Amino acid sequence: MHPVSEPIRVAVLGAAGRMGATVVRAVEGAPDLELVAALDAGGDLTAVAAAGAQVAVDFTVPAVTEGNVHALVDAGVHVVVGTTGWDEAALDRVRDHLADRPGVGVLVAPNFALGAVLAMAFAARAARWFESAEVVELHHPDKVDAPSGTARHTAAAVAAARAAAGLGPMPDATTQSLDGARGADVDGVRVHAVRLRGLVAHEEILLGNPGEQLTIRHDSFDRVSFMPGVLLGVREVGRHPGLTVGLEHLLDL
Ligand SMILES: NC(=O)c1ccc[n+]([C@@H]2O[C@H](COP(=O)([O-])OP(=O)(O)OC[C@H]3O[C@@H](n4cnc5c(N)ncnc54)[C@H](O)[C@@H]3O)[C@@H](O)[C@H]2O)c1
Ligand SMILES: O=C(O)C1=N[C@H](C(=O)O)CCC1
Repeated sequence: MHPVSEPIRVAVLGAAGRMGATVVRAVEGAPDLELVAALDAGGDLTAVAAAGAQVAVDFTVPAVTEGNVHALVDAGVHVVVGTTGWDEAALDRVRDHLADRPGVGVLVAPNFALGAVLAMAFAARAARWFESAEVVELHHPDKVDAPSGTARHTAAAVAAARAAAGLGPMPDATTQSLDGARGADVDGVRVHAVRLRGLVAHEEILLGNPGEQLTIRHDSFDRVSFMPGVLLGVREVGRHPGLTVGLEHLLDL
C-alpha cells in the first residue's frame, strides 16, 4: 500500500472574477487539492491563514495584488500570482521581503497557458536572428491594464536576447507620428495593444528580416487554457522558496 498524501489546502483571491471563478472550479476538480477559502473584494485576508491554506492563488486587480502578497508572505502562505501590472520595483520588494521569510515561495506568472509560455520562449530564442521584432497583444475589452503582462514579459525577453547577441536598435525611420501610433516601448521593443469584444487573450510576436517574416502566435480561446499552469504552480510553489517570475522556470524549458 502507498501512503495517501494529504491534499494541498488552497485559497483563491478574486474568486468572483473571470479567472478566480475558473480557478475555484479547477481546484475543486483536482483530487490532490482542497479549496479552504475563496475571497473577493471586501474579504478578510486573515481568513486565508485561519482556514489553514498552504497556498493562495491571486487573480485580483493590479492595485491590490502586491499588498495581498506581502500580507500572505507574513502569514507564511505560499502565493501563486496571475494578476498582472507588476513592475521591477514591486518584484524587488517581494524578493526582499522573502529574504526574511525563508521557506516561503511566491510565483508571479503573467501567463499560465502552456502555449503562451512556449511562444515567449520561442520568440526569445529566435530574436537574435532578426533585424526587427514587435509584439501585438489582443484582449477582451474588460481588461484594465495595457500592454498585457504577457506582452511586457515577452518584449523584455526579446530585448534581453537581442542585447546578449550584441544587436543594436531596430530599424525605424519614423520621425512624425500621432501619440501612441508606434505602441509602447518595452526595453526598445514596440508593443501594441488591441481591445476587441469577442477576444479572450492572444499574442503575436512579429520578427522581420529583409524578404522574410516569422510570426509566432498564441491564442487562448477559453480561460480553461490557464488552468493546467495554475495547478502546476499550486503544486510546485512550495518547493521553490523565494520569488520565481514566469512559469517557464517550472517547465524545464
Ligand atoms: N497569469 C495569467 O495567466 C492570467 C490570465 C488571465 C488573466 N490574468 C490577470 O488576472 C487578473 C484578473 O483578471 P480577470 O479577468 O479575472 O479580472 P476580473 O475583473 O474578472 O476579476 C478580478 C476580481 O478581483 C476582485 N478583487 C478586487 N479587489 C480584491 C481584493 N482586495 N481582494 C480580493 N479580490 C479582489 C474583483 O472584485 C474581481 O472579482 C488581471 O490582472 C489579468 O490580467 C492573468
Ligand atoms: O484576460 C486578461 O486580462 C489576461 N491577462 C494576462 C496578461 O495581461 O498578460 C494574461 C492573458 C489574459
